[in-house]
Amino acid sequence: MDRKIFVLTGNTGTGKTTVANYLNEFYEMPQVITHTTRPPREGEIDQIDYYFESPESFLKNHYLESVAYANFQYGSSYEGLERAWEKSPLITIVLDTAGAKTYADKLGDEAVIIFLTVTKTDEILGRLSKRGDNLEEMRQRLESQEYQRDIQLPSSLQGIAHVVVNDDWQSTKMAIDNIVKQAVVVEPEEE
Ligand SMILES: Nc1ncnc2c1ncn2[C@@H]1O[C@H](COP(=O)(O)OP(=O)(O)OP(=O)(O)O)[C@@H](O)[C@H]1O
Ligand SMILES: Nc1nc2c(ncn2[C@@H]2O[C@H](COP(=O)(O)O)[C@@H](O)[C@H]2O)c(=O)[nH]1
Repeated sequence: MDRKIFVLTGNTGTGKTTVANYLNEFYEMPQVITHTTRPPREGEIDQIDYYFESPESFLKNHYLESVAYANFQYGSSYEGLERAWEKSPLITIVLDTAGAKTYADKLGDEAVIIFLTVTKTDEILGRLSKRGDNLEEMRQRLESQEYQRDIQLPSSLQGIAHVVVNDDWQSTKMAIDNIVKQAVVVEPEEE
């Protein structure tokens, strides 16, 4: 089977992590763990949700790409990518749209880009609050330049990304199943 990385991208609260968890549970796709200088949210665990880094330790890794998002650093390391690919040819990663574009450019057809969005952006606030984000974090997020940028599919990803509107979870699962089916061609075994 050819290697593929399913890149979940889109705005904060649109469901990227939820879809990555679904792909992990139902398709056994490991998720690439990325690095961040953001402090852990309640319930997040180092080396499972992220490699949580200090500004100094963040600089010591070897990144395929890294970005600043809402005043913190985020980056996906070659080491993290290889660790996931050692487990399976089909893996996932959760990135902002700048990172997704870099993956599309650097990995070509190996990267399947999925842009998640919702019809009513004001629903995002409710979802983030339900997730337990604190008010100050939400305010900082929604005011960030990156949030404004990712409300719509950036032109750099048009014609590259599959767009999935995640208003209703059952429909989202069906859309994701179709994208996986389309992307994964199982070669017949040799006799
Ligand atoms: N279709 C849906 N309907 C209702 N709630 C949903 C749906 N999909 C995801 N959620 C909820 O929305 C919240 C945000 O989802 P999630 O953490 O997956 O978003 P995200 O895109 O990874 O956000 P971030 O970029 O901020 O980490 C979670 O509480 C999740 O359970
Ligand atoms: N380009 C990259 N984006 C990343 C990476 N790791 C996470 N992210 C994205 O950052 C924002 C904020 O994440 P949060 O966990 O603080 O809500 C979100 O869009 C993630 O998808 C990365 O290594 N590179």
